[in-house]
Amino acid sequence: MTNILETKQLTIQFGGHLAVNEVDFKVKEKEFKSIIGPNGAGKTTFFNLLSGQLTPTKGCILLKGIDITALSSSLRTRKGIGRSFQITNVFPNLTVLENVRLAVQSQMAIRYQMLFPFNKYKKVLDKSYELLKLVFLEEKANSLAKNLAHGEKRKLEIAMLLALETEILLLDEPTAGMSLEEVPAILEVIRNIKREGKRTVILIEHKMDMILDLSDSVTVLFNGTLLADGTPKEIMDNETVQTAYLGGLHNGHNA
Ligand SMILES: Nc1ncnc2c1ncn2[C@@H]1O[C@H](COP(=O)(O)OP(=O)(O)OP(=O)(O)O)[C@@H](O)[C@H]1O
Repeated sequence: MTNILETKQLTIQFGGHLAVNEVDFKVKEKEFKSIIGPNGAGKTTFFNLLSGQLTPTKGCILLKGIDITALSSSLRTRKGIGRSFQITNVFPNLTVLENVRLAVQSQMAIRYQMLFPFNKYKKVLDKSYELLKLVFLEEKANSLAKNLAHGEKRKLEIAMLLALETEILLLDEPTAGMSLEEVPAILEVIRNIKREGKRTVILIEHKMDMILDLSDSVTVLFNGTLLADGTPKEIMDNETVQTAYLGGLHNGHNA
């Protein structure tokens, strides 16, 4: 398997603070990779660098071996890196289906026309239902987005992200802000994406049980640096990780 995404010496400095410090990171095609680390370790900043929201002070990002460091975030999305917050809004007054349909349409670059060809419309609708099924929101297709529970909104956002059909998905704490009852549903959605086997997923999460359940490999960030990278078992057994991080994690989060 080749590396689909790689960073070399990736660094960003805010004032005197190195939020991401010379990170050499690799993820293989179709791999499920998680990034863990205590609060302030640099995980979200690292995602912002990958997706193009931030420009590095030093280092580079390679997508399939090609340097994309200078590309805008929208170009990176077109080249295959999808990140949830790039769908800035779930439209509250549209239904669940309409929200997904708009995302599918934008991906298919279909513009509304006076004579909208029926076969294309059907394709959009089929794809939208397929995505709703994948995130277990079929039964909510006709509900207004504003009436969804928080966990359901996150599922909708994931469906809209999936509509972009990017090869790589960057998921930044998809369970953030969820009630305990909502977590298993989102976990099942992510499992479903993994089961499909079509994408490379990079997940930031604090919930260790979720990390262990889903990941092929785990990268640990600590104070902006890459502390370790390996299989979930290797990471759990790694003494440096345990000392530097896992103790703190179990104290600080509902792992
Ligand atoms: N735009 C910015 N300007 C200045 N400092 C920043 C900026 N963005 C992030 N930082 C700092 O960089 C460090 C890394 O933050 P980041 O949000 O990436 O951590 P994190 O690992 O995602 O944490 P959490 O688990 O709490 O989300 C923190 O010390 C943060 O205060």
